[in-house]
Amino acid sequence: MTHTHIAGSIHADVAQAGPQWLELPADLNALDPKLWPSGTHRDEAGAVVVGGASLVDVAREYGTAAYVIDEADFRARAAAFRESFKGWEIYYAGKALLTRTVARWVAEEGLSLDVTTMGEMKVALAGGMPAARLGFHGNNKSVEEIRFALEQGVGRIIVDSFDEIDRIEALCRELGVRARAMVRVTTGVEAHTHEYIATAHEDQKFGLSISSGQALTGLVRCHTSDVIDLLGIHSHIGSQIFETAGFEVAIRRTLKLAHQFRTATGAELPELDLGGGFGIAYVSADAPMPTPDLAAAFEELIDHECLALGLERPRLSIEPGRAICGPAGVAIYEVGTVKVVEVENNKARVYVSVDGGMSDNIRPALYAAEYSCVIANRNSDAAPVLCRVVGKHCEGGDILIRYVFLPRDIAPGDLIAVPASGAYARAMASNYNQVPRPPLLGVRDGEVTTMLRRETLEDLMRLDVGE
Ligand SMILES: Cc1ncc(COP(=O)(O)O)c(C=O)c1O
Ligand SMILES: N[C@@H](CCCC[NH3+])C(=O)O
Repeated sequence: MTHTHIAGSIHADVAQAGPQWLELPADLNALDPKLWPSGTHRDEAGAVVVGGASLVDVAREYGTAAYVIDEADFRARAAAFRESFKGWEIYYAGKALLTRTVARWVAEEGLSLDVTTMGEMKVALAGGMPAARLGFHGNNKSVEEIRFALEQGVGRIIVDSFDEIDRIEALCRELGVRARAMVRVTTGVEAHTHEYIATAHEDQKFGLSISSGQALTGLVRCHTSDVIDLLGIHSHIGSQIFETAGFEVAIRRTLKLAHQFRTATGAELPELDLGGGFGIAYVSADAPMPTPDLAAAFEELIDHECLALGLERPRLSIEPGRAICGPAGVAIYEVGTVKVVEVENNKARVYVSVDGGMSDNIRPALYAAEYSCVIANRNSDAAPVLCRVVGKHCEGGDILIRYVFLPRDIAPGDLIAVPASGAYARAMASNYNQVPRPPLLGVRDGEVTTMLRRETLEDLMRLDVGE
């Protein structure tokens, strides 16, 4: 048998069995609305259009690999949280994607912002987000970071350890200021997600554990501190979660802890933050919960538990990141090679190489995350073939999309677009293999603006100051 790719069409007996969840799309040109920014469509020539901008034009002008983010879609998702979780404070989790422009959109949509480092604080402030609307996270905040946060007057510091409480108290005394604090607790919830992004089981680095008693001790320490104003409890159980069960356990356990705190001190805790983690669709088989349904489920349980425990309903907040920026982003790559590789039982696998990979999206390599993609520059009537989309890096694990059906005539020079790429892709990008990081382009009503310009080799060489 010959396994070849001749004149733009794959002639081989190709392995067609993907995982169970992988559906064979009825139309390979179709754009599943669940995966793409709202309004994404193809123009008459077949080019994918996001936020009114043709990805063919974007690629021509800005090159590939590139990330686009649809401003209207981002804002609509932020607004959906604001409107569904009425009266709650919504902290957009900046770690998912943060630039000055993103911080401005978040501020304009009336959301607050969760930041984790000096860098994120600086970008947020530069984007016009008031310090009072920042929540400062992190399990190992440096003295410089805490000092800066206190000097700027950040809205709240989410305390993660006893060492940090010592540091905050010392800095408050030195600066003559008070700190507003939440205590991050470990609820012991085993969230249904990848091990590396579950954060509430006992054996991990974040928070003070409820079951060991450390959480209550931390709360009482902050409450009795002469320089800390204790706001309440913070819980974040993990990321890319579809089921509400884990959140429900976290709500029960944090409110029970608030009750224990009242018994111990006689004081009510005014706030409760339930963190982020709301899953999005990366492939058509994913079924995230609509934001209003999520809000209704949370509201009902919190009211029920507060009533049962005789607690005042606290002020509530959440920290969605991925659910706001993830579906608004699309990655664009150009296909460089199409290789048909013999695998087993005389079958072949089609490897489609693109001009990016694990340096701009580490998620598949790090969490075995699944994605999908389409040819973005044209329609095709060719039959489907199961492909593996890989990057250009020197790693066998540099796989962007492990299984996806693409048209058999996929060929070098085609563009592919990967939906649901707004969160934790460009934000986690590296320079592995000395590859400059791709640009982040805002699209709105057909206008394209550069939010992060493409990194250049000169940028990289500037850091290399050795002889
Ligand atoms: C404390 C905290 N809040 C919020 C988030 C945002 O999570 P997501 O992007 O899954 O909503 C994270 C990341 O998982 C986090 O660590
Ligand atoms: N970076 C992770 C999520 C963890 C985020 C922050 N706590 C992801 O890409 O899924």
